[in-house]
Amino acid sequence: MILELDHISVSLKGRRILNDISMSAREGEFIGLIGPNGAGKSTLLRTAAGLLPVEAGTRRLAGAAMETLSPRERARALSYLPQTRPLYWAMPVRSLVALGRFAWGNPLTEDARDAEAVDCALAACGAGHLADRPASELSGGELSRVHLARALAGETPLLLADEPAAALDPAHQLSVMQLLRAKAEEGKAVIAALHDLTLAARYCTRIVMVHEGGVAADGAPKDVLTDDQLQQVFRIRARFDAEGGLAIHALEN
Ligand SMILES: Nc1ncnc2c1ncn2[C@@H]1O[C@H](COP(=O)(O)OP(=O)(O)OP(=O)(O)O)[C@@H](O)[C@H]1O
Repeated sequence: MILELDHISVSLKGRRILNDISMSAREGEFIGLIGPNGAGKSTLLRTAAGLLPVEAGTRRLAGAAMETLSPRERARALSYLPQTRPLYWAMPVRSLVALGRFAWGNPLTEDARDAEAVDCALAACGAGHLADRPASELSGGELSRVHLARALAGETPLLLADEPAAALDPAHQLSVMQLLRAKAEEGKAVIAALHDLTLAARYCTRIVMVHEGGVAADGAPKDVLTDDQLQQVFRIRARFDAEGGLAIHALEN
């Protein structure tokens, strides 16, 4: 098990945001974290990344208590793609992606292994042609793919991605979901916060539904994305078709 969260509670500014959440992720899983706006998905990902303190509960990463790991050890075990991705410096795309190698060596030099990881990540995200462009001049969708490449360049066993398909056109949404599924099949554990339930249904091996700071359901897409559960949590209707695709509709008044 690469990640184990056991009875985690987190408060921000004195308000309880995550309440007694338990979940785990193992290698080979592509977990879609779904839930309405404000449910706690980003807070859960930041907590799993070790970026927020917990009020109660325990976190284990690659078998070790999160608090016992150094920042470098944590960065070698997990990559985190945040929901908002500000650029603090104007830098070429390739240098930005190379930041994903920070935990593996001297950040000021790049060896052959680093170069290979950066090139592979750029190519996997369909961003190889952007390598020499200033990151500050990219479109929203291009930059989003470059940030995903940065996260992949770390070659960590766990990837935590907050809305990796947001801002992407339909073809790139599909290719990013295919890429994340392929990374899971190669042996990574991927946890991605997703709003597109049809993409989550199609590509994720498992769905964790977050609602009001707790886990409302956890299991195979077909077991979690039921009409009843989606009505209760999202106020929508949903149905799997014969080909396994999920169709969603507004609730009738
Ligand atoms: N830094 C913060 N300080 C105080 N409250 C916060 C902070 N960050 C998030 N919250 C609150 O925590 C709750 C959960 O937010 P979170 O961003 O985890 O939700 P989410 O499920 O990712 O939502 P969305 O789908 O809108 O991105 C919200 O009510 C939000 O207002």
